[in-house]
Amino acid sequence: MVTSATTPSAPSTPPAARRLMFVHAHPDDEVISTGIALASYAAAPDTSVTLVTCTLGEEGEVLVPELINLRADRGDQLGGYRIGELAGSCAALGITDQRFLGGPGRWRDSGMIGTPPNDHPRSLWRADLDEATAELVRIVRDVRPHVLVSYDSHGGYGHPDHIRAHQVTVRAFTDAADPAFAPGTGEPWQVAKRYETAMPRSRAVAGFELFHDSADRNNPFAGLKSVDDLAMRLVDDADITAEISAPEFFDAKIAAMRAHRTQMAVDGFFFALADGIGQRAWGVEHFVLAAGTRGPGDGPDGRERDLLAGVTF
Ligand SMILES: CC(=O)N[C@H]1[C@@H](O[C@@H]2[C@H](O)[C@H](O)[C@@H](O)[C@H](O)[C@H]2O)O[C@H](CO)[C@@H](O)[C@@H]1O
Ligand SMILES: [Zn+2]
Repeated sequence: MVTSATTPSAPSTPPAARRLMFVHAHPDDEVISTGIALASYAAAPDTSVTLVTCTLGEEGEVLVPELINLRADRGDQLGGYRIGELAGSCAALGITDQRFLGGPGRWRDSGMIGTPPNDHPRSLWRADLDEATAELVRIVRDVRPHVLVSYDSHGGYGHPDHIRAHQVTVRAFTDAADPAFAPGTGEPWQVAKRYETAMPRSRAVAGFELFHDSADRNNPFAGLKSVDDLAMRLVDDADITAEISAPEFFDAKIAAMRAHRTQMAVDGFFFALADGIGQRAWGVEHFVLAAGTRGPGDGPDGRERDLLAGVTF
């Protein structure tokens, strides 16, 4: 007699007890401002990390000569190529849950502020905020993160997609918990804490003093008279809430940066390991708590050393 052999349904993996979600504008942003945090939380026990990327980075530059025809003003294939670069970055950082807002290609890279791609019909800059928020709420309600991380209201350095990513994240923090918002996108969920990535003024000053005279082609301070000439918004050190330092993931961060080879040239003095400048510069990341309750901190600055500090699970 043949009994129906039913394969026991594979036990679904219970969600990790501690869940974080990072919302970034383009492929490469994830590693630049949060690579250490992503890698360290991805490796932490019973902790999951979800990376949401809002565009494919179609309007980016192409630093690799043999790939120049991918550029938007030529073959316009850079977005698809950067999906692969992002996969390499995620592999290096240990991220296994990466999603595109609204699915790959839903919203297009808007280009730098004031440039024609801002007006592309699918640009993130022109996106309907309710629609984009509903797509992020859908992911938040699926993942149910305790912590949400994105940029400040200036988008870090004023890029329209970064500003939009900030706006959508601020809305999703509140709207994901509102049962009246976007019904059908999952059960309401209240995220406990929202952070914004931050560049402490003291670190910009230190980098400027060390590096501004360098002839290195990657010199981010070339031609500047002071750090206040940087496009990036600098945060007073006293206003920094959290510092994530995990130098053991420095190599993973550099490997992830190298994955974005159309966007970043990871070489030269600034990344030199010998004198530790690169390690000091890229091995620590800073955040400002923008919503939720600040957790316990330590050290002379009283900063949180864990974005999940104080969260009740
Ligand atoms: C880190 C980041 O947000 N990169 C964006 C940015 O790239 C800049 C842009 O290509 C600019 O023209 C260059 O001069 C600058 O060096 C780049 O950092 O904007 C791109 C277009 O929107 C975007 O694709 C890229 O990811
Ligand atoms: Zn970006």
